[in-house]
Amino acid sequence: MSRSVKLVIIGAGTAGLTALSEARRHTDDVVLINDGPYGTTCARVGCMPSKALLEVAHTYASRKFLSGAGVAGTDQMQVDIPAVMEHVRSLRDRFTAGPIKLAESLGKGSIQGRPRFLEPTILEVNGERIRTEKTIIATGTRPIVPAKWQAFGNRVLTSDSIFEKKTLGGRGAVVGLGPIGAELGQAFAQLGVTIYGFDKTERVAAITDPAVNQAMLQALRKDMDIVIGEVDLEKTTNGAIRVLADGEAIDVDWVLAAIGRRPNLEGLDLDAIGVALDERGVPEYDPCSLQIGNLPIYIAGDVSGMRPLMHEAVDEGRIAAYHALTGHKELIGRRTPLEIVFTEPNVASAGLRYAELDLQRHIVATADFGQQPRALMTARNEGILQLYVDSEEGCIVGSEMATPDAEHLGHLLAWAIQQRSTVDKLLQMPFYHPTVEEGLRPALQAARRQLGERRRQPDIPLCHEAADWALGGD
Ligand SMILES: Cc1cc2nc3c(=O)[nH]c(=O)nc-3n(C[C@H](O)[C@H](O)[C@H](O)COP(=O)(O)OP(=O)(O)OC[C@H]3O[C@@H](n4cnc5c(N)ncnc54)[C@H](O)[C@@H]3O)c2cc1C
Ligand SMILES: NC(=O)c1ccc[n+]([C@@H]2O[C@H](COP(=O)([O-])OP(=O)(O)OC[C@H]3O[C@@H](n4cnc5c(N)ncnc54)[C@H](O)[C@@H]3O)[C@@H](O)[C@H]2O)c1
Repeated sequence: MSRSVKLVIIGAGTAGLTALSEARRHTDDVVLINDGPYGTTCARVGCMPSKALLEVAHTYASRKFLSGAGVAGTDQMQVDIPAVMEHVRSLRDRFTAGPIKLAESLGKGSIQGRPRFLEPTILEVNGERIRTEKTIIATGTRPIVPAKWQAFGNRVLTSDSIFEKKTLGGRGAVVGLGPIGAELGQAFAQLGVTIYGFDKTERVAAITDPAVNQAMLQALRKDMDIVIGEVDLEKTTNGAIRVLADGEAIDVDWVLAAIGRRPNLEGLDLDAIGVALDERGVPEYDPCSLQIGNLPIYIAGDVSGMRPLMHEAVDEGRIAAYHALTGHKELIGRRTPLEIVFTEPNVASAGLRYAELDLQRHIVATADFGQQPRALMTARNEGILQLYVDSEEGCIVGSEMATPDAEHLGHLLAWAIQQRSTVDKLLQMPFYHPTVEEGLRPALQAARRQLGERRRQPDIPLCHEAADWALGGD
């Protein structure tokens, strides 16, 4: 069996499906090949079930605030973990329905199987040869589980398996406190499961700003014990798993391995396309066009390792399909980086991260949310926001924060950065009272002080005539 097509997309995840929708502007001659479950990582085992779980956990955790604010009866609330997991799965099924239906709607244009390259323009899948003008690799990533840990069977969980659990034993260890470990660890801890968090470094939730990291570590420690050290697992005589780190030994019923993800590239036979691979086994590609070398092959989404987030996978799917099918070489700009971790407080970064700053040129201004009025009203008054400003141009270049509603503050700042807003311009924007957004103002004002500016006009957008009149001009 064989066929010839214009475009093959490998992977029916977010990047693959958006590549498909972009490709359809140009052609219907596309084949989508997927190995593994349909529905996308984001909807099936990623963004969506994790946020559905966190929503329940955060809302349940707010009972402590209610009981301190005069609402009786909150101590009688009980968590039914099997029912919570069922709730998460039923929402998950709603979110996966669309992507599954889309892949099914392709008929013969959709193949389930793992393809391999025979040549840069010839793939083989399920014994069928497909000659293709262009290919997009959008195969995503999967959780890393060290070989030794696999001996513990299904008691070492990952984000791929945890949402399938009907229930969870009373004591769990979350190893790795990056975005996945911080979110899921806090969610289960807030739902009453005893969680021990482990990371080999003090850095949590992918934060690079040391002050923000300290604030977040302190917040996470309210929900779980955290041990910093390289982790080893051992069997105990009573069937528990012993987690060893930093001289501590803690026995648990299950472990969530959240120590990072690796690209799904095995079996594609990339050797056959003759391209250099990096240390993660990812082919070298042009970060603008996403083209691999000079080959008619493109790479998009998490597998590239460039920006492993859902909205970036969407953009990369579109960029890859656009370049593959138009042959245009013009550059497509990328959006301002924005990342949000949905812990409480939320963690967010927009634009440059602290680790990317040039501290000779960039200044750092802080807003502390410990006394922020709106945050105080909801007993969520913790965390800080660090604003990074270019000292020569006065524009905001980045921010990292662990604050209440950083989900929204992160968006505001990402939009301001992409618009190249200055500190002065942002201070002229309306701030409603009392809101969490007002918490940005102290950072902006501190930045202005550090810039050495003394503004003689009020922070309102004066129109020139009125300003001239007000200042005694003609
Ligand atoms: C727990 C968790 C929480 C997350 N939360 C967020 C969040 O809140 N916000 C956010 O922006 N991002 C989040 N992410 C990241 C987000 O899910 C990913 O960035 C996004 O799903 C990547 O899409 P993708 O298309 O690159 O990969 P995927 O959606 O993984 O698609 C890859 C597809 O390729 C298939 N495949 C794999 N190997 C092969 C092969 N050899 N041949 C053919 N097909 C293959 C797979 O079965 C899959 O269908 C989260 C991730 C996880 C795990
Ligand atoms: N809200 C979100 O946007 C969101 C949520 C979850 C995941 N994600 C995406 O998923 C990606 C993967 O997240 P992740 O948290 O799995 O990976 P990660 O690489 O960001 O974090 C892994 C953590 O595990 C630690 N670690 C590694 N090996 C260890 C060991 N042997 N012992 C102890 N600790 C160890 C690392 O120090 C690190 O803190 C992220 O980069 C992000 O793009 C995003």
